[in-house]
Amino acid sequence: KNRTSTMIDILTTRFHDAYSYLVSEDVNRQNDNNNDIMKEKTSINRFNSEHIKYTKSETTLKDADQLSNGYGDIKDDESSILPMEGLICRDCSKSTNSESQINIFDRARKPVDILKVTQHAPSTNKYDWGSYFPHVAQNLRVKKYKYKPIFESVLNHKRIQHEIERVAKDAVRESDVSFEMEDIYYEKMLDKSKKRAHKLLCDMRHALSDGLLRLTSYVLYKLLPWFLSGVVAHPAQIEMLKVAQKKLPNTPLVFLPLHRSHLDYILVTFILLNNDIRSPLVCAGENLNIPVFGFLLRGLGAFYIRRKIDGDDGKKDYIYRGLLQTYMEESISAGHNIEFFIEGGRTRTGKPGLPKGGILSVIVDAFVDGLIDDALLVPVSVNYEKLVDGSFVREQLGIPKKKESFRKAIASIWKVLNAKYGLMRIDFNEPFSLRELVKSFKERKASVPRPVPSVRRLISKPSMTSVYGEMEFTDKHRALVDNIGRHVVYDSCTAMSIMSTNALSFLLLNKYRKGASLKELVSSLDEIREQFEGKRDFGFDEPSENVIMTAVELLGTDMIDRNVDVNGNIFIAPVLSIPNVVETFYYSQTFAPHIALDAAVLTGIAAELKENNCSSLTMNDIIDSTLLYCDVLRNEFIFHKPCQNINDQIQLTVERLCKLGSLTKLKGSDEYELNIKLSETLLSSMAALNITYWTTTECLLDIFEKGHILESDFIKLCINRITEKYNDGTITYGEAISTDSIRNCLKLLQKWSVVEVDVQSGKRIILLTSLYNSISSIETVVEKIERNVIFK
Ligand SMILES: O=P(O)(O)OC[C@H](O)CO
Repeated sequence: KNRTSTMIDILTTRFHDAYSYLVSEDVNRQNDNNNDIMKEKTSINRFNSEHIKYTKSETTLKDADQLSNGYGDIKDDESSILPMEGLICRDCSKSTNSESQINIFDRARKPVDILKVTQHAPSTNKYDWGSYFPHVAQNLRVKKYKYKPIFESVLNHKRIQHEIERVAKDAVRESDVSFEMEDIYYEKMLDKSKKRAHKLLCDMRHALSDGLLRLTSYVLYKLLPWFLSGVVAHPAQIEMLKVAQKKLPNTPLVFLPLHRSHLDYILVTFILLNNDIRSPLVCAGENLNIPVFGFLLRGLGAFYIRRKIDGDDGKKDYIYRGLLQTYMEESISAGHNIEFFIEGGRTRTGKPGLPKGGILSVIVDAFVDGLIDDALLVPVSVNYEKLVDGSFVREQLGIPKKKESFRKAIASIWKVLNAKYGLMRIDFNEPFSLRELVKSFKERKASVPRPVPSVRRLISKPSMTSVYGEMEFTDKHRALVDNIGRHVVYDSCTAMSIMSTNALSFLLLNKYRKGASLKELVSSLDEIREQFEGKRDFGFDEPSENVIMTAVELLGTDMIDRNVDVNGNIFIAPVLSIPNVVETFYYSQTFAPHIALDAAVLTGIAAELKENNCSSLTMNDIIDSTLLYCDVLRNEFIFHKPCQNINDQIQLTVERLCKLGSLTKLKGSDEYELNIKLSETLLSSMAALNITYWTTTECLLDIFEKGHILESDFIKLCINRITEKYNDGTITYGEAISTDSIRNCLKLLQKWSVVEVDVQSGKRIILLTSLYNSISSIETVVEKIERNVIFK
């Protein structure tokens, strides 16, 4: 079995090396000019096993041809198949139609750097001009699609006409014009509403152009290698999309990427275009509609939507709502694929945000109301070794985000072109049928009796408070939309590759805050790789020493201290000062969801043991304490799939933690003991969040004193308190400073009816509810949160 997988390794490496050599000499030439330490990292071997070296002369033309015509064609027996994340949930897609769309042998293939592959330009055919100009040939030969315009059909849609009339009638009703003047006034308002609808649609519409797509793709082939070592994708996943599309040719693909960077949508479109898959219309925030770039993005398929659907006065904007809903429906009916970011904006914390219901609800409604037959939802996982967009540290420190502008965009591009960002990894997960998912949720709802209080499940509503979230057009399928959204985010998160920088920052912040030798880090990373082997994918397959050194280079001296002693031993430590540690935390938090339930179980146990001053707990106690803790972090993590029972998941986690040695089941008893030494890293991974929540609840006393407070002032207050605690040594986790987690804690306090938010002229004011309008009642909330603070 081992020999087989080594053979696959060797063959894949050879094919890749051969192809990389033949196709991307120009890329290598560029890299040769950059005489710095990253040169080695941008070389063609960056993604492949560096411990298996082969010279270019060993490769054959046949190898290269195979790769160029289909990313290589590695076949072997089933025993060599690696488990693969990103497949659909079989519990939610039971029908025979949804048999795995991925060929079992395809799973044995390795991911490839798509910047070094030109599907339509076989580099070895000397009679084909394309082999001399692969990127030109590739761009001329990719499949041409017709992108049907939808402007007129949206504007003339009966829903829009109805909304225009409704707004005009409302205006007459609210006005004080005399009875005789009403008709004239109505006509005037109707005309005004029509013009407004036209203007809104002009601001929204895409201008997807095949020519611009090809031109941009050519530029990207040349430009991306300047700052990325590679864009890594799995060929089998792309095949899977093609198979899905072939099976259901008239069903739209709805791409749902996790959002980390502005590069996300550009790269999704780039990959789809170069693999002959119809480019999607991309739902983008109107903040990106800036001069020149806004126009270019429209040409690549962007259509712009507002960050806030209604005005500041809270009045429903019926025309805008109608336009957006119709725009989405008409796009799908016209055969367009769609892409939107289910979390709303880019994650600020590093871990995926909770799903927003807005756009997803339009698609679900369209299906349930029979406007579309089906849609294939494709969760997409995206990760970067180093974020190209800079960092979100300023925002985490409470400084409002600067608006996008032409000047800012040019400055960022210039900066990006002059630095190195390592690898980008993109995983297209198995498409699943919306029809089947809805059917399965409905069946489950019908077959499962309504939950009684003793059946513990974490039930939550989709976020309705921020970007895109407000756009809940209708409440009729709210639970369904929420379940689908949570499933998609959970799956994308599980399938997201762990990058070198995620692994290193996680280890440094949670195991080696005081630093460690390279040797220690290598052995810890080896351990993680062993534990996750076959369960999670890694964005690297080099020896751990290379991985760590790459991550050290990419994170840079702002985040990592590196020292070499007289004997040449390398010592690596995190920079723990604020704000540097806040940025390192971003990379570490990308790893956190992979261990979230493990860490939650251990924190729940540690909190319970501390509170009751005891040394062991029964399984029931563990379940109760974990549920209590998971409820606190309900806005931070999705701990389980909506189709899973949390109790079962906690029990499975306990079993796993026993195997790892973090827990011990006492002999002859049903009690479990915590091995604190072996649990330190996992407990530490929750420490910063616990401190943020604890300090935020402490600050409720300030609201009690003041009566009410602006949300923005409250966030500043919490950040100042955490900073004071850090400066006077009360806490050591400076990364607890996080605007996003303070906001999440406020949402929790709202859910617990501790605070309420009053919106006045667009300003959010926080007040204590009548239930918590005393010092003693606030203290009970503080205690409930403080019990989880195990490490400070
Ligand atoms: O992450 P944001 O909030 O800056 O915005 C993201 C883009 O608007 C999404 O298209």
